[in-house]
Amino acid sequence: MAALCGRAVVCSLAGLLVLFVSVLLIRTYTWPERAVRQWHWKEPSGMELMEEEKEQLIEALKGAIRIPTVSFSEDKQNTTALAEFGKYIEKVFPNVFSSKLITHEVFGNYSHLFKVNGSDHTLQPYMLLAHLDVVPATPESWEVSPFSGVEQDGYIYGRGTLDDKSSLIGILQALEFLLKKGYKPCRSFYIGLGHDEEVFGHRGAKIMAEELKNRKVKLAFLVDEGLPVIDGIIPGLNCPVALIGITEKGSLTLKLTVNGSPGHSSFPPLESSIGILSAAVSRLEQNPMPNKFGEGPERAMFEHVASKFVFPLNIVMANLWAFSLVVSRFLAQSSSTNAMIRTTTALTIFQSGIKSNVVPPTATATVNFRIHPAQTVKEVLDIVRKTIQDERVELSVMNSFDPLPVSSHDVESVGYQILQHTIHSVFSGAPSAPAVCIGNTDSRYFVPLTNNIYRFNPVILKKEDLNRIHGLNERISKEALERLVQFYFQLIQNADIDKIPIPHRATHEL
Ligand SMILES: CCCCCCCCCCCCCCCC(=O)N[C@@H](Cc1ccccc1)C(=O)O
Ligand SMILES: [Zn+2]
Ligand SMILES: [Zn+2]
Repeated sequence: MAALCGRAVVCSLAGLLVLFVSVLLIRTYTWPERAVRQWHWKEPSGMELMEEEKEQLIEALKGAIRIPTVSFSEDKQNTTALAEFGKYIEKVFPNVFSSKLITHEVFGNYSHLFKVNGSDHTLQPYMLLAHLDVVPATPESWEVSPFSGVEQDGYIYGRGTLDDKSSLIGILQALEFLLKKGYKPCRSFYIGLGHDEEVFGHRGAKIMAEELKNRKVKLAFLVDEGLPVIDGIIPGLNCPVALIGITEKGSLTLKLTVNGSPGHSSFPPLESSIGILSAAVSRLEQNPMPNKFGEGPERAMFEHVASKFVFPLNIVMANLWAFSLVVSRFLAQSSSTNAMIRTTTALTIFQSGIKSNVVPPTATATVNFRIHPAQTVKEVLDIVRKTIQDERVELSVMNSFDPLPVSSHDVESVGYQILQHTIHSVFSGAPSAPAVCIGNTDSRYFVPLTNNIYRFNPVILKKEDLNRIHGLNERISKEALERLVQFYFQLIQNADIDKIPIPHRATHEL
């Protein structure tokens, strides 16, 4: 009897296992390839750049890098360089500045807004954004001078080659080439070039967005800097994937202050302001914010490219209903994927003390949180208070904003489809996936103008290049720069598609 029962249990378990494995395999190998609505894409003209055009483009970027448009802080920018940059683009892109189709305005002294007037006023305009300021660079740590625009082994080096002068030059150069070829757009579009993105964008992009809002402008979509085409960054993903930022994390910057008792270091207080503050920031670092994998759009990113993972990760990614816990632990292992799944905690400034035998009265620290789409500023603040649990640590909010709205990214979404189609043709069929942009961009000021904001940097980025952004030896290959121009060249032409899709057979996106 007991043996019979045992056998029945074993059979049931085996049956369940077979069922479980079957579900996994069916989901993996019948994974719904996402249908892309087929539009009547016009064949964009002249994809290949001529040698002379390539040369012009490379020189244009080198010249831009040599103008040190550095933003140190909101009140400390290299305004001489910012002004020079305005004259520089006028000289290098004469057709853009003289075309009768284009109006040009300056905001906050150094930001530029262009409107390229299209022939079809029934089409809603769109916008391309980039910025001309850069973060500082410490020349002594670089292999080449960061503002020399040096070319080495097929790469152009310098601050801004990835963030964001390449895109700025790419957009203007694409438009310059198109105008020279006699191109006239159907759909109007704006180009916004902010001058203070690296220090919050309050005087550039924010003012431009407010002005466009006052003018009652509504945008079909907007494309700004953002996530790249990643190559080898997510372990197991075996081809380059273009990540389109459909939302952007929120941000909270806190200043922590401890006021202690100062005095002679020969009879120090039992607990110093430095000690109390160190313990507080250490608690924050040692207790990361909760893992939110699956509660925001990051889940869709992995599902989108499930079939591109190597075996057996393809099964895992196609079955997140069963494996999301394992995947979330795996993603927490590296800093770039960890940033996708939780609110991150970065200790960025720590200050105290003036002399070795003086116990300082005050210690301060700055902590920057980038907020996962499934959390809010308020929730993060509550967790911070609970984690520190020390009334002696005063908290003050230096700036904060909640995660940005999620832009549409379905088959009906004109902007997303235009972007996806352009990526597909310029990046040799690379799949794209909606994703969460982990950094912040000027595009957040344009939320009142459109529901369709996409953050995308048309450059292939490998793991070893990640730290060059805002880091040392920032560079772009000449080939990548040419592709970047082709991207904007095609994007502008593809955006001329009218609103009415021509539905016919669905195709495979991946
Ligand atoms: C799953 C794998 C993910 C791979 C991620 C690849 C990383 C790519 C980098 C993404 C950069 C996005 C663009 C960010 C632009 C930027 O630096 N913005 C700044 C804006 C800012 C300036 C001053 C104060 C606060 C904020 C920022 O976010 O710090
Ligand atoms: Zn940038
Ligand atoms: Zn930046």
